Amino acid sequence: MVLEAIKYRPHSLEILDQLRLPHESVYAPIKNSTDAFNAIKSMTVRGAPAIAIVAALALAVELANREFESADEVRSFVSEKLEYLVTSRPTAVNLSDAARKLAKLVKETEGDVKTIADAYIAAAEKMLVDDVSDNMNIGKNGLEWAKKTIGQDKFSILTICNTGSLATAGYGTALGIIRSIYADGLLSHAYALETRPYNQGSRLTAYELVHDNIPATLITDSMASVLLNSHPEIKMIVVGADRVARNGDTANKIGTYQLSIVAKHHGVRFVVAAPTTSIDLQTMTGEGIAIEQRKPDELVTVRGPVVDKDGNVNKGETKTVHIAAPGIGVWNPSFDVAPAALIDAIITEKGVAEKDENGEFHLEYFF
Ligand SMILES: CSC[C@H]1O[C@H](OP(=O)(O)O)[C@H](O)[C@@H]1O
Repeated sequence: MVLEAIKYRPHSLEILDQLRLPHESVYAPIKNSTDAFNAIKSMTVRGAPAIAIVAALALAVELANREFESADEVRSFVSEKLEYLVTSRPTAVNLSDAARKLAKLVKETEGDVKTIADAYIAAAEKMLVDDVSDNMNIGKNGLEWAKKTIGQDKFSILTICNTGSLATAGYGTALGIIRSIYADGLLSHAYALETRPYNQGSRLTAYELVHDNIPATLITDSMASVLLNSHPEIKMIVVGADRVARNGDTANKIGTYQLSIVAKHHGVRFVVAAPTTSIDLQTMTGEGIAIEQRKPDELVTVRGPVVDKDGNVNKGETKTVHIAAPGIGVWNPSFDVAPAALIDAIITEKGVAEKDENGEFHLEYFF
């Protein structure tokens, strides 16, 4: 079982095709910005940090394999490609944040074509390394917060979507906290929501939990309430983030908002795990976050492997099954927003944000 979503070496980038997981581990080459745009748009690669890193490294590969006449030409090329890549998916801020920083770096770098291209490539490669160390720190900070807040006895955790190695450069954010709590011996059991309609939970998070031998159970999205009502040992819900607004409102996978309500009703801690690259201080509240609407057929069809009579997967062969009445209308928002009022803590690589006596987060302290 492979958990490396992104395979990069100088001049070459491959991504694990997440549309074919968990039954097939197939890597797809990413040779340029167009390949990256298409892979991100189709969710062949997904996850807020991962899409930013793939976009940045795809352009790095493109720069390394292309000739430019002048410094101005390479600057214009980078700026144009970054603007294009940012349009692939609108909600996660990591992509636009990385594009803004990389464009600024190239604009401010003096020198010839090679100097500018090398500066960009080094910065994109650093994103890959920094993301893993950020996730390890999120895990450590999440474990310390859990010990302080929930206590020293074993407890169970519920999570949604996929926020692990398949959504990042490695280890993960919310799933990274689950890994750290498990490694410390404090985790009794992990529960994963299947996370319709892309099924990040059943296809990706379950894959990672099985890979790590973490005791875990998959449930449908509709079971979350009754699970909390019948399993008092669940003390924490931890989720990822695509964009955290300045006031702490958090856009995350569709279903996160109702989890925050269910957590409040059952007195369960509701925690967001996010690198500071997912925090957007320019967006004041969740109302300012653009929510990506995905195609209807991603909700009314399910694509999976063809399996022979002995249960063997026919490699490379998939089948699409239609699971809804033809002609029915479809609403398919990819994210929703958990309000800051229902969030107990936002755990980042730089530390943990909790609300003050006025019930307000101060995320600006991380910058
Ligand atoms: C650490 S991944 C953050 C975030 O991204 C996922 O969305 P998608 O699978 O559509 O890219 C999900 O919302 C995760 O929580």
